[in-house]
Amino acid sequence: MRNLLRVLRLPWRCAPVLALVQLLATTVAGLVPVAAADLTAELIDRLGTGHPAHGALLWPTGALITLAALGALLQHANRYASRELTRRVGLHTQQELFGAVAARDDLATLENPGFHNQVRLAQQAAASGPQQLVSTVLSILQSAIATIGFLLSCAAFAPLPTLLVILSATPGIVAQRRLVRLRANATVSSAPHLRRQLFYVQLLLDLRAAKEIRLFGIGLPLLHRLREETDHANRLDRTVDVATLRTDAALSLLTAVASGGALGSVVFEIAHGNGSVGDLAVLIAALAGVQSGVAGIVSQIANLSQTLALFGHYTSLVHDGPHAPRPEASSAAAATPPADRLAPCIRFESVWFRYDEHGPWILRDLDLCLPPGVVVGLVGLNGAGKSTLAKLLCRLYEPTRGTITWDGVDIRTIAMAEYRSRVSAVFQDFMTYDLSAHDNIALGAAGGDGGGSGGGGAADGDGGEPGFGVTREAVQDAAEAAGAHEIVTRLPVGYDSMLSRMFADARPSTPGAAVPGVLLSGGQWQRVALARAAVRGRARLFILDEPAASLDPFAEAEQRSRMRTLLEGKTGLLISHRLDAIRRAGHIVVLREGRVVEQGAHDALLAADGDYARLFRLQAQGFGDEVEPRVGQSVGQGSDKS
Ligand SMILES: Nc1ncnc2c1ncn2[C@@H]1O[C@H](COP(=O)(O)OP(=O)(O)OP(=O)(O)O)[C@@H](O)[C@H]1O
Repeated sequence: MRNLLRVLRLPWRCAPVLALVQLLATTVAGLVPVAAADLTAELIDRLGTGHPAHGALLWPTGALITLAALGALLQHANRYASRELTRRVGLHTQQELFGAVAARDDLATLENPGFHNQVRLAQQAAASGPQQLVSTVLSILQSAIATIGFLLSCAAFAPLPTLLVILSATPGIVAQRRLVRLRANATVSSAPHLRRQLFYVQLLLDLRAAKEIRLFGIGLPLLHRLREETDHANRLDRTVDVATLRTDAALSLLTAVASGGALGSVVFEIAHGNGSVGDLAVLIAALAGVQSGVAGIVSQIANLSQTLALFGHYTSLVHDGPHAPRPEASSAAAATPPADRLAPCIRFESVWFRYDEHGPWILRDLDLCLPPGVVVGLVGLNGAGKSTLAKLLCRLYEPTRGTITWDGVDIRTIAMAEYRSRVSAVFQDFMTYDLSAHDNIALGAAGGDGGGSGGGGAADGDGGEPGFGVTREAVQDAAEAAGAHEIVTRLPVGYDSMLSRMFADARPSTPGAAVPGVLLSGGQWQRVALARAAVRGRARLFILDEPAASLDPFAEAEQRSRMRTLLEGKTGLLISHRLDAIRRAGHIVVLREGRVVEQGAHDALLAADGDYARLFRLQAQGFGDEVEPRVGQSVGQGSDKS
């Protein structure tokens, strides 16, 4: 009932005038057939009197024509109001639904398949559900008005046949309830298959996947899997359709028998002089009206329960379910964020972490300090937990045990938006957005205060384009700091160039002409990603996860000096397998199976001859470098040799 009220409120909130038009049109449309039946009976009776005066026929005929015209007009008005309401309510629910999805701060929810199934069902419900529900409620109202009108017309003349017709609808109520349950279960069961289906469709269209799909000939197997998923969803749907067909056929048979009996008894009564021919006409119409009205109400109520059940997934996701966005758990304590110092001190204190409660521990009793103003280099073998540690620092997950502090304050107690505005990152799997070069960089400032690397203006000021709250100047500064400015200026329309082959964008400077998009190389994208991190004006902690993985040696050397400027005085975490880059970090931490096994300066670690020294030696040998640090070797010697 609460869901129903929520849904019915939606049209009133989104477009009250249209909602009123629809309500009025539906009410009048319910009355039109009743009035038309009465007028027809009146006309038949007047015609039956022999030679009626023209005047006596004029008004019922005129009224019938007016009613027909009114009925048609209302139908058109109703259709327009309904379509417009669908658009407006659809926009509202879309914003609410994806607002709720975007409001989830963590990644754990997004890694839950149940959450995705629910989003899929909620999307299905939000697309047309509210308007469908409103239409159903209005149809019930319309059928109820017409049925009551017809009931009044025939109950006095033929109470028993009327009762028979009403009773014949009772089995329908039970059968429809069963069908609703079946349909609701099938909808839930087919959600994972429909999601998979969408996944294969997107994969077949994906430009990044296109290379492997073509080279490895994956197209046909993918198509086969797409078919399997569709078949599976169709099978579930078909089962319900078959059950519906059987039930509806049986009910129709029952109804035909009941209305045949009712009609027979009415004809019998009138044949024995209990009523006029006009009465017969109105009774036949009224009985048919009651029968179809009651059947209509039963099936509409079934539709209502079905749509309502589906809409429950929407309200549960947006308002009150386990996946609904929760107010920040620590918002009460968030009143005292640490001072916004240029370089914070970050500490991991006995941090344990695993991705799910049955999974393996990824970080184990980890103690680690990122000192203020120091860039810490983090190394370790594949799967050691480096990126996981970075994700914890971004609060994409919470430690399972232990705490992470920012200048002594548990980061969980800092308001999320405030915290994240102070952190910037280039992830190992950074995003490439099918947007303009400007947008690709400006996005970095969207959730913070903007302002750029140089702390410029935050608004869409002069020279800036609308969106993402950062000026073109700040974007350019960040691009220069990341070594992306020259790349972008060489593009067809500079910062306005669309970095995509999937979308083209018409710029104001070239009205009407769509400028084809361009694709960047891996290394060029990496610099754009670094610029996106650099534009985050209030960031005090920089996390760089393999920021040079795609750069050529010249670009890497250039980036190193640029990053020194960018990170100056800030706290940083540099994750890399390129130990040549790591060795320059102020402090190096070695992670093995989620534990810190070594830390210190490059020279000291080489001298210690542990994991780091072995990794470094191995990498240096790859270049034919004869580095052989020995245990006990002095720090100075180690440094010189390597
Ligand atoms: N979202 C996730 N859900 C479940 N397990 C995950 C997830 N992300 C990473 N893991 C697991 O956590 C472990 C550590 O992964 P992580 O990416 O932190 O390693 P890494 O040290 O960064 O490795 P690499 O050097 O290969 O980038 C891996 O065993 C990985 O399978």
